[in-house]
Amino acid sequence: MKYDALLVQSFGGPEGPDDVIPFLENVLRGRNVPRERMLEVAEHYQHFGGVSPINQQNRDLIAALEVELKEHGVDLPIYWGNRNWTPYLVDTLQQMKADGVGHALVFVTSVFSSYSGCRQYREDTAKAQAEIGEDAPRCDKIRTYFNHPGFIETMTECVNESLAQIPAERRDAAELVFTAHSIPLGMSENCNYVKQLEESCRLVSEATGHAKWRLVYQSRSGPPTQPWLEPDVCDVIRDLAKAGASDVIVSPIGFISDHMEVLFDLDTEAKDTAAEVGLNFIRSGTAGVRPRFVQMIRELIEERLNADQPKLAVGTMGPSHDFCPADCCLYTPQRPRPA
Ligand SMILES: CC1=C(CCC(=O)O)c2cc3nc(cc4[nH]c(cc5[nH]c(cc1n2)c(C)c5CCC(=O)O)c(CCC(=O)O)c4C)C(CCC(=O)O)=C3C
Ligand SMILES: [Fe+2]
Repeated sequence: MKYDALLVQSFGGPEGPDDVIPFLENVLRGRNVPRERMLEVAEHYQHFGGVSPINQQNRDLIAALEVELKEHGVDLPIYWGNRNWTPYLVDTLQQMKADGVGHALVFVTSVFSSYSGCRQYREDTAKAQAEIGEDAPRCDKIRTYFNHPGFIETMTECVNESLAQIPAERRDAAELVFTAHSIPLGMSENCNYVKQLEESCRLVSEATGHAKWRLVYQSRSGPPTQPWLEPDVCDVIRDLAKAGASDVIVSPIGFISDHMEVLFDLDTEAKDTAAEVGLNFIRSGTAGVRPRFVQMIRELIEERLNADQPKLAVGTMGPSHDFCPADCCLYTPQRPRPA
C-alpha cells in the first residue's frame, strides 16, 4: 500500500482550568453518565491544574516516532488529531488536505478493541471526512496491537521493574494486578475487549515468570443501575489485604501512557486505599515513549507499506484484522454503522 502521512488519532484532554468543563461536555455528549459523575471527574482534572497529561504524552510520542521513522528511512510526515479537544481531528484533516495528503495511515492511542477505543475513532474519522467533503484524505486505521511482541515486551519490562522493587523473599507472593478501563457490559458483549485483555495479561505474566496475576477494572462511570465490567481495583485491593497479601503491583495495561485515569484513579485513589489497608502498593509503568513501543509503531507501519514484511504477533490469537468488518466493536447491536 502507498500512504503519504501518518495520523496519530487520540482522545484529547484539557490544558487549563477553563477547558475542563467544555472538554467533559464533549466527552459525554449523548452518553448515559450522570452530571454528578461529570463534576466529580472535573475535580480530578482540577487537582492537576485542569491539565490532562495526555496531550503532552502525544507530543512526546510523535517526537520519538519522528526520530524512529527517520532513522529507518520511513518517509511519512506525522499529524495529530483528537476526538474531544484541540487539535480537533477535523481541523487536522483539513490541514492534511491543504498539504496534499490523499491517503493516511492512522495510529490510534487505544490498545484494546471496544466502541470507545476502536469504532468511535473510525466514526470520528467518517464524520470529519463528511464535513470536509469529497476530497478529504482517506484514512486507514492500523490494526490493534494487544498481542504485538513490541507491546508485550514493553509491558513485561514495566512489570519486571516493579517486581525488582519488592524484597526477594516476598516477591513470589506479590499480587500482580492488571487494570483496564471498565466499560458497560452492553458494550463489552459486542467486541473482543476482555478476550484481548486476558491474552495480553497472560502473555506479560508468562514473560515475567510471575504466576500470581489477575485482571481487574477501574474508572467506572455510568449510573449504578447499569452493569459495567468488574471487579473494581479498589475493592480488589481491600480483598487482597483481608486475604493476607503484603505487596500489590498495579499494572495499567489498558492505557498506553499515564492518563488522568492512571494519575488519579490509581496513583491517588488506589494508592490511598492500599495505604488504608496496609498493603505495599507499586504502580507499574505504562508504555509511553519506551523504545520497544516506539519501534512497534514503526513495525506496524512497515507491515502495511510492504507486503513481504511479517505481521508480528505472539500468543494464540494471531495478528488482528487490518480493516475492521462492518460489525466491529458496535456500541450496541442496534447502533447504525458509520459511513
Ligand atoms: C475503553 C475506554 C478507553 C480506552 C483506553 C485508552 O484509550 O487508553 C478510554 C480512554 C479515555 N477516556 C478518557 C477520559 C474520559 N472517559 C470518560 C468516560 C468513558 N470512558 C469510557 C471508556 C474508555 N475510555 C467509557 C465507556 C466512558 C463512559 C462514557 C461513554 O460511554 O463514552 C470520561 C467522562 C467522565 C467519566 O465518566 O469518567 C472521561 C473524562 C481519556 C483521557 C484521559 C486523560 O485526560 O488523560 C482516555 C484516553
Ligand atoms: Fe474514557
